[in-house]
Amino acid sequence: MNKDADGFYTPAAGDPPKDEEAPPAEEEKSGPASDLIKSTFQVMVTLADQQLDPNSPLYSAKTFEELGLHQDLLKGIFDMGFSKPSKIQERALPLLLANPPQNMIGQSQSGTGKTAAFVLTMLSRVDFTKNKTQALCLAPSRELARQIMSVVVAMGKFTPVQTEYAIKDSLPKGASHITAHIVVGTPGTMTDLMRRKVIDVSEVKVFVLDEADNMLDQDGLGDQTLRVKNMLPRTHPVQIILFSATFPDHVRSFASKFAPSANKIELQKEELSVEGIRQFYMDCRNEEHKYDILVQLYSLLTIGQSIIFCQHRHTADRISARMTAEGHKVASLHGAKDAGERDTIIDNFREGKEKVLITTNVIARGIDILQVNMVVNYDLPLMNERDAQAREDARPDIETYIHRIGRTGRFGRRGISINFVHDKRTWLQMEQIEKAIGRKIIRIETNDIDEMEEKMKKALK
Ligand SMILES: Nc1ncnc2c1ncn2[C@@H]1O[C@H](COP(=O)(O)OP(=O)(O)OP(=O)(O)O)[C@@H](O)[C@H]1O
Repeated sequence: MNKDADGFYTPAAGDPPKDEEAPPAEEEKSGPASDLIKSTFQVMVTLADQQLDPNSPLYSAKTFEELGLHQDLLKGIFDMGFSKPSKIQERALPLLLANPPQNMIGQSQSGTGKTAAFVLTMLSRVDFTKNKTQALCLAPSRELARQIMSVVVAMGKFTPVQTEYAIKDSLPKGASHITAHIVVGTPGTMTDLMRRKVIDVSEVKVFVLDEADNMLDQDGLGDQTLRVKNMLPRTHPVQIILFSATFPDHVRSFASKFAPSANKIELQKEELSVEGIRQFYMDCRNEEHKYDILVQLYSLLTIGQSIIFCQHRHTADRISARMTAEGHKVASLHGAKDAGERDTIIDNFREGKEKVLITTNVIARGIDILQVNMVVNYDLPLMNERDAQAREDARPDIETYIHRIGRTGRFGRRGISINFVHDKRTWLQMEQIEKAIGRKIIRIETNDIDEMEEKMKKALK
C-alpha cells in the first residue's frame, strides 16, 4: 500500500494478496445446498490412518440420516431447522462418530457449524442409562460456554440428557456432586470442580476444546487446559476433539501432541476469513475522531445489530458511558463485570433488546448471533494486549481479528467489518492483517456519511 497525496493509504499495484490468488486445495468445491449453505471454501482432510483415502465417500455425509444417529438426535437436529450437514459437518461427522473413537483436530471458518459437529458427537456417545459425567467441553468464555450449552440442550431436546455448567457462580452453593452427562465450562472452574471431586471424571469418554488454539496457547489458557486433560482417566481412551477457525503455527504442534493420532481437517491459509464479510477501514485523524465517527455511524450500527471491539475494558466503558450520555442506546460487556451482569447483558443483546454492544476480546470468539451484521474494530487487535498499545512495533493479532469479524457473516449471511485506523502505526498494523488474511480491506471516506451509508448498505445486500 502507498499513502496518496491526501495522506490516505491506498493499495499499491500487486501489493495486498488478492482473493482470487488462493491456490486450489486438495478438495472439491462444494455445490450450493441452499442459499445459505453455499460454502466455497476448501478444506484438506488428513486421516490418522494414512492408508485410507480421505476423499472416499465413506468419510463424507451428505445427509444427517446416513450418519446412523439415534432417532431422538435426528429429531433434535431437524427441530433446530437443520436440513442437511454444512461442509465441516459433512466431513467431520463421519470421522467423529466412527468406532473406535478417534481424535480430531478440525478447522473451519467462523460461523460454519463446528458447534453442532462436536455437540452431536458428545450427545451420541453418552450412555443415558448411566448417571455419570461422560463428556466435557471447554470454551474460553462463560458467554461461549452458555451458548454451547444452549446447543446441547436444543439438540438433545428429545433425549434424557442432563447437563451442568462449570462456569463461575453457576453451581448452587454447597453442591458436592455433579452427575450430569455433559459438563460445559471454562478451564479455571472446570479444574477447580475436578480437583474437588465435584465432577467425577472416571467415565468421561469425550473431551472437547472449542476455540482450541486459544485454549492451548501458552500465553492464554494453555496451562489450565492441560491441567484438565491431566486429570482425565487413563483407564480407557478418551476421544479428544479440538475445533477452531484458526490454528496458528505456534499451537499446531502442541495441538497434535494434545490430541495424538488425530484425523485432521484443515483450511488453506488464504481462506481463513469468510467471503460474505466485506471488510472496510476508515482513516480517522486521531483517537477523538474515532469516537466522532462511531457516533456518526450509530444509525448504521442499529440497522441490524453490531459489536464494537476495543482493546481495553476502560475504553469500552468510557465510550459506552459517553454515547449513553449523548442519548444513544448501547451496552458494554467485558471481563471485569460480574457473572450475573455479563449474563444479562449478552442475553439482552441476543434477544435484540440491545442493538449495539461495546466490548473487548472476551466475546471475540464463538458468539453466534445471526442478526449481527456489523463489527467495528474501534481498536485493532494486538498481540500481548496489556503492553502492546504503547509499543511502536506492536504486532496485530491476526487470529483475534479473524474471530472478531467472524461475529458477523454467520452461516452464509452477509456482514460488514470496519477497522478504525488513526495513525501510521495502526495503518501499518492493518496492512499486516490484510496481507495475512489475503482479502482486501476497502477504504471508506470518513467525511462523506452518505457515501459511507450507500457503500455499507450495498455491501449488506
Ligand atoms: N447444518 C446446518 N443447517 C443450518 N444451520 C446450521 C447448520 N449447522 C450450523 N448451523 C447454524 O450456523 C450458525 C453457526 O454455527 P456455529 O456457531 O457452530 O459456527 P462455528 O463454526 O462454531 O463458528 P465460530 O468459529 O465463530 O465459533 C449457528 O447459528 C447454527 O445454528
